[in-house]
Amino acid sequence: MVHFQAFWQPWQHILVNVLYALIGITIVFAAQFSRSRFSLLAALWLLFYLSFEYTLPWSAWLKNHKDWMLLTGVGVFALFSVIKDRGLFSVHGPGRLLIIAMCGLIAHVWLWASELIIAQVPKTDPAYDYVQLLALEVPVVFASMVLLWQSLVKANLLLSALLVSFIIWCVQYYQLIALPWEVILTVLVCHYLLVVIIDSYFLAYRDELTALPSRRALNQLALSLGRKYTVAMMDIDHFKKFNDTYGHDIGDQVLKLVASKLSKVRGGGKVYRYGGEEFTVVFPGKSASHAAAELEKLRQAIADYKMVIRDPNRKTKQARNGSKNKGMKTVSITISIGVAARGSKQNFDRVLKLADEALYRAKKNGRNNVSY
Ligand SMILES: Nc1nc2c(ncn2[C@@H]2O[C@H](COP(=O)(O)OP(=O)(O)OP(=O)(O)O)[C@@H](O)[C@H]2O)c(=O)[nH]1
Repeated sequence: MVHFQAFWQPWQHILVNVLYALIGITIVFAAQFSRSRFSLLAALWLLFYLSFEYTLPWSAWLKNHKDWMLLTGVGVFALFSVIKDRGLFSVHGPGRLLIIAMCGLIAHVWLWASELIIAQVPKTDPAYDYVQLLALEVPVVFASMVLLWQSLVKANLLLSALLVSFIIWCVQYYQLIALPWEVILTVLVCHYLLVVIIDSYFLAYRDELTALPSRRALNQLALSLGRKYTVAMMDIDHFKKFNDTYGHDIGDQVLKLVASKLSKVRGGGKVYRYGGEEFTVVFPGKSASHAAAELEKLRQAIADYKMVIRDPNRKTKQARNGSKNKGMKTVSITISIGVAARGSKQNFDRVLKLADEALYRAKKNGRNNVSY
């Protein structure tokens, strides 16, 4: 550990400048991309670093209250894993600052109360060692469970960055590693920046509901297509009626289901959510007949699937609780598909339009079919 310290010493002054620059960039960048939690975390890390590097009015107090700092930190990480990102410069901004202040206050009250409880237990009592854990270990374990649970449920990069920050915060408190804060914070802030960049990329190029590539990604693909390709436009049949009957949430479930079935396309097809209940599949380098065979399999797979949903006509709560399948019903979903292969001198927009016209014919032909 001492070896690490000595190794980093000559680099420290350069790292400090890099760190300030990185924190500044992260604060602005994360705020710009509505990732306010990372703006706030970067700002908190800066405040923390400056408090120990310089003699600020509260520096001495902080040095004598490391337990309070640990608890406030774990509280902030745990709460940030639960709340959503909201605009920093909106009405939610002050709310986020209030949450941080609340963590500090709760940490203070917790430490005070646990001290009182611990004082009640005599040192000779066999429970004494366990009661000692109340002050720090119990809230730290609780916060780690919240973070782990959120990471498992939400499974996204932002949560992983929060989890890493939390682990480093605890590991440093218990002095399990002895790297200088400049090194740790540089790595952490780089991690935040990377997460915000990757997340923004997915936000721009992935459809949030279905997780399929979005229309913007389709436009990107169009730029790299060669002379030969086939495009299919597809649309869920009678989707408006479906939404009206079962509600928008079930409609969203249908969109996800159709997206997951479409994403299994073979034959080199690439699937995109075009918008609403429309999807596009592009087959680079493939003919219409090759694509049609794969599309027919998709159409059939979706038509054959029986989706179990809540029956909107279910009556009482008792009826719902009566049996497992009461209040449930199965429905079938169908899609119509229009296919067009690129002809000579046609650009992507033209081929897309032809596929859309073919889709219109598929609808006119009674839906649930593939038309050219
Ligand atoms: N649940 C949900 N509904 C959506 C979404 N995007 C679009 N819709 C709905 O999709 C429906 C599209 O309906 P229409 O374009 O009239 O077509 P349709 O009912 O599918 O009829 P046909 O295409 O003629 O078979 C509208 O009711 C939209 O509100 C979405 O993201 N989620």
